[in-house]
Amino acid sequence: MRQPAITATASFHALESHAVDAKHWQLRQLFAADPQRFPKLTVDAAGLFLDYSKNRIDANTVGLLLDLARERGVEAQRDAMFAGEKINLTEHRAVLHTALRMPRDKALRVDGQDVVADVHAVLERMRDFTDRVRSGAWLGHSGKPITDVVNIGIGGSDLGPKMACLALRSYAHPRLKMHFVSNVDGHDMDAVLDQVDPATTLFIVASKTFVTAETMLNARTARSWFLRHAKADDLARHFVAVSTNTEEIKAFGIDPANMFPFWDWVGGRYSVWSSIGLAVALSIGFGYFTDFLAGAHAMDQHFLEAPLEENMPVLLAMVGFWNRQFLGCSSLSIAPYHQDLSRFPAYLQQLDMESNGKRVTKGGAPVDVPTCPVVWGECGTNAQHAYFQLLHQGSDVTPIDFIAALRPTHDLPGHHDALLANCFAQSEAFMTGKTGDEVRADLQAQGLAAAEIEALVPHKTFPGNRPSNTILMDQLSPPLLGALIALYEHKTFVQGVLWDVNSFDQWGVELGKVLAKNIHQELTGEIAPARHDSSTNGLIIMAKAAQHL
Ligand SMILES: O=P(O)(O)OC[C@H]1O[C@](O)(CO)[C@@H](O)[C@@H]1O
Repeated sequence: MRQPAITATASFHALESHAVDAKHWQLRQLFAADPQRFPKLTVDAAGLFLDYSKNRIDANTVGLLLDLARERGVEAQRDAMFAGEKINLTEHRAVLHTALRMPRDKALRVDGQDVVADVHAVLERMRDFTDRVRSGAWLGHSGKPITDVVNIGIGGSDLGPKMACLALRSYAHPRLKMHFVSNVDGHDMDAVLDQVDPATTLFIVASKTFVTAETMLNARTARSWFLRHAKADDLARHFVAVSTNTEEIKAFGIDPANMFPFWDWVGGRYSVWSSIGLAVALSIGFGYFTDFLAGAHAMDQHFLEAPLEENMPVLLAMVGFWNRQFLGCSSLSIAPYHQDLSRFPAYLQQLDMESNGKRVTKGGAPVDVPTCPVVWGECGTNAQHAYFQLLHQGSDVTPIDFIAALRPTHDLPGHHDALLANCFAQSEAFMTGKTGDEVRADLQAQGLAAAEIEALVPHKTFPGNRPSNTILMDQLSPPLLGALIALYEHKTFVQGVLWDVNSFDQWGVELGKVLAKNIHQELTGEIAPARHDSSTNGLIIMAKAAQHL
């Protein structure tokens, strides 16, 4: 159904009127005015806790935001996605990553096919394979068990498995070392090949399309390296493939028995739940992989069933929309206070920005408001000693999502309290800031002279009033990681509905791919250099000259 422009809706107008005053509200005053603010602006779901009280909103703002969600049809579009309707309009595809984590006893028919049965058939094959590798029953060509797994993939075929393997390293098999090669830069592959033994290494070639240039070049390099140490007949013990493209896998020479399929209704950035998660299942074992899926399913059920007022993905999305639209925040920083979530910001970059980094509606008209903010971040406390200065005192207001576990998965004394103290202190500091008078009082107490105090006050003042969310979980575990990822998937979906963009295509990455192919042929001399602009021509000439040095 064609949506009106968001700015033409009654609920958007109501929010605009509300924002005239609300965007100037001070968080300190909002907390002082309402002792119940924390219980009112927090929510639990699927083992996660979201505190969104440190945003420049009140219950009235939330009500108006939810009116907008309703007017944009979030509930109907959510139901359409879960039902397998072809909501990815530009590619005529259903969007069913949620089916990848549905229990076996459910059924969902798409084009007459029960996709849940298909999913569980592949999961069974993954169970069998991962059990054999982990137990040592699957042997390399010289009869030794596998010790190293190299996942070759890029984008969603890399970020999800890599992020999840790191996040769940406490659950990892002690014999299996996981490696990830994504970049077409040979230094990436070189660094990994330096560390592994061809007799005990398993390569997973992970690519939805099985034509992605970087992955195919890396896969060919890995195969050539392997064949320098072993025979062609040995490939079957060391190369497996994960893809929707059976023909290309066969053409590459991978044994059909070593293929783990998935389906075109799984987007690359939503694919860690599919056989693209094979590296995760190898690392943590199939039982924990099932728990990971179950955690995501619990968040799916919450998203489907909870009223919007208590719906965590909807609330996270609407607060993000408020900050983007009415506070003018053009970026969102992700701060996991958990070292094992070090790749989570990178994972969210693809999830959010490849999904909603769009400027036209599903109908092809320009979106008349700003869309997806830039998503970036780094683990706390490291981030505090790098760029938090700008977040505290820079000229832009950047909302932050703090993510932490209440209990660690290590037993080193003293660390976890220090970590959580920093996490909570930062969100407090971003909110309260420090006024000129407070700075003055501090400096007077230290006995500084009046002139020196006045010179220092502007530098030591913090504006505060900077919005943040805090997401807490008990321990970082397979089900809670699953729930956390699904939370952000659904948040992304809801914002895409508000902006009326297709969150499930990614045409923006195509142009660079085509131009790179042309320039590659010019660099390697296969075709004469084309007439580019003087900058591009100059760079090509420099690179060609360097190759002849
Ligand atoms: O899994 P594939 O088909 O190799 O694609 C890798 C990545 O490339 C993209 O298509 C972008 O180029 C992503 O959406 C995807 O996750």
